[in-house]
Amino acid sequence: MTLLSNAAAEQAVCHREIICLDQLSFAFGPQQVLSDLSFTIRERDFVGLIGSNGAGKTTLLRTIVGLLKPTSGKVSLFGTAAERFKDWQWIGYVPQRNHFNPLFPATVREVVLSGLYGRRKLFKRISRSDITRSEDALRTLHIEDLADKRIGALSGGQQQRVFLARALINNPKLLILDEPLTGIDTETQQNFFHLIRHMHQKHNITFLMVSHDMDMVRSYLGEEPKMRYGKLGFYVRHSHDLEDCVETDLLHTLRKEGQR
Ligand SMILES: Nc1ncnc2c1ncn2[C@@H]1O[C@H](COP(=O)(O)OP(=O)(O)OP(=O)(O)O)[C@@H](O)[C@H]1O
Repeated sequence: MTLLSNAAAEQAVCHREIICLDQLSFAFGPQQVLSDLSFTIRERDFVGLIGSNGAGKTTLLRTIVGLLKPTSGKVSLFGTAAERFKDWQWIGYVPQRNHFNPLFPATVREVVLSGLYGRRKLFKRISRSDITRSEDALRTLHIEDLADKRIGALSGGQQQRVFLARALINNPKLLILDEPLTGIDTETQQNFFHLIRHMHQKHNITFLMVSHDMDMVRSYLGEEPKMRYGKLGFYVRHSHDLEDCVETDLLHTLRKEGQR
């Protein structure tokens, strides 16, 4: 009989792998952007990805969500090889600043609702509960009064909030955000940061976020990155100490409840 080590038991209980990169490489033609990158993001981690312009941050995120195919190496999502992964509704992805054509014919509410439909459910009918969820997401991002406006008529910062609401509508287990605060005013930045901290601590969402805001990153994720890779730095915070996880599920949950 094989006995699980403490570390293995910890992982079995609550820190399962959410994103696993195994010797990942990616090149745009002759330009090697990522080579042999291995890194694991576990349930409830908050990972801040830092790096200079052109360091490969967006390329890495796009490779993780399957928009780019690695030249070699593997990406696994929730323990499944990315090529076979189907539960995309578990992942909210907000790409780097989108600019809508001002004439794009969709309202804010429609854009937020479109986040509900995975790759297979594109033409599903909108139900009452879908509407309720979209209203919740709009309220969370304080854009309910913009719901009937055309998305193209909004300012850049307002559009960014719409994309965040769209990512939140499925109650994702993993949120991948590419510089979500770019172009957002300071007050909204602070509210947004407060919101994602709350989601991390109370709703056990795992985060991977690209940011250039070192003050925010250091204040929440610590002074030093857990790993450096070329010009990239991975800053990591766990929502609780790994040592806690040797406890049973129930004790673990109770302790977490007690911390609230
Ligand atoms: N579609 C593309 N075709 C060719 N090269 C690309 C493409 N997208 C990005 N690159 C190149 O890949 C490298 C990494 O780009 P990437 O956008 O991942 O950087 P980044 O770290 O996200 O930068 P930034 O902080 O400016 O957003 C850069 O040298 C860039 O020029």
